[in-house]
Amino acid sequence: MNLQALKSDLRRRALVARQSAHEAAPDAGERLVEHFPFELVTPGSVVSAYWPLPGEMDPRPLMAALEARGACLALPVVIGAGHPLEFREWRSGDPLQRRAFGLMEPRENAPQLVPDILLVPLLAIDPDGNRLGFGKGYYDRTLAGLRACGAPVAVGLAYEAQWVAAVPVDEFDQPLDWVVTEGRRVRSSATPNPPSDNSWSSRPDAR
Ligand SMILES: Nc1nc2c(c(=O)[nH]1)N(C=O)[C@@H](CNc1ccc(C(=O)N[C@@H](CCC(=O)O)C(=O)O)cc1)CN2
Ligand SMILES: Nc1ncnc2c1ncn2[C@@H]1O[C@H](COP(=O)(O)OP(=O)(O)OP(=O)(O)O)[C@@H](O)[C@H]1O
Repeated sequence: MNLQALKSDLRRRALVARQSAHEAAPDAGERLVEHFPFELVTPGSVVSAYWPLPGEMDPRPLMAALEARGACLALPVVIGAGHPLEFREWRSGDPLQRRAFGLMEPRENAPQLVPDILLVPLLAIDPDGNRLGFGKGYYDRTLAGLRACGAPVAVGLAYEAQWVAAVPVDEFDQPLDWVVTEGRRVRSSATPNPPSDNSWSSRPDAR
């Protein structure tokens, strides 16, 4: 099987696993707040989130906690196939516009922001930080662009049920720096100041 076929096959299975995890624990997003590495955030940090599609880990409780700590929130805007995502400011209570596929985006005149930290939705994640997404490469393009001129922190949000042994990767795939689930946080060895054992590791949840 070629790489794209491997990815499509895993995508199908990962959607089913994510959907059952979501149905079993629709409020699991509230647990993310217990595990998120808030030490990454300072007042004024720009944090991009996402408005959840059905079955996705719900980042909204975490968004509220981040806003309360002085972070500026932004949500992704799809410009078009082959383009990186843009991010526009969104404050709690601001209106959203419904787009194709049920995507909810900030209004067009909301200021464009460049995220310091990205909360990234995903279908499957592996122990090396490799992420399987929707299959359009939007986050891969976006992270590649941001990483070319800075050091954004990419934090995947997922159910524990979304871990797989290995996500098939191509040359464009951008690994995540952290993954936060309803049960723990996991940090990638590729980020600065890696854990001493130099591997992905669960860390104590001291805040
Ligand atoms: N909540 C949430 N927001 C998000 C994402 C996400 O995964 N979750 N994205 C993560 O990337 C971006 C949007 N991703 C998209 C992914 C696919 C299609 C899309 O065109 N889907 C069609 C396929 C059409 C085709 O194949 O030609 C479809 O599903 O029918 C659009 C946007 C930004 N916002
Ligand atoms: N920076 C890039 N430049 C050109 N093509 C890219 C780039 N990033 C990704 N692609 C292409 O986009 C397509 C979709 O990528 P992939 O299957 O890895 O998506 P994904 O990571 O699962 O989805 P997403 O990032 O949208 O959530 C692939 O054909 C990939 O090669």
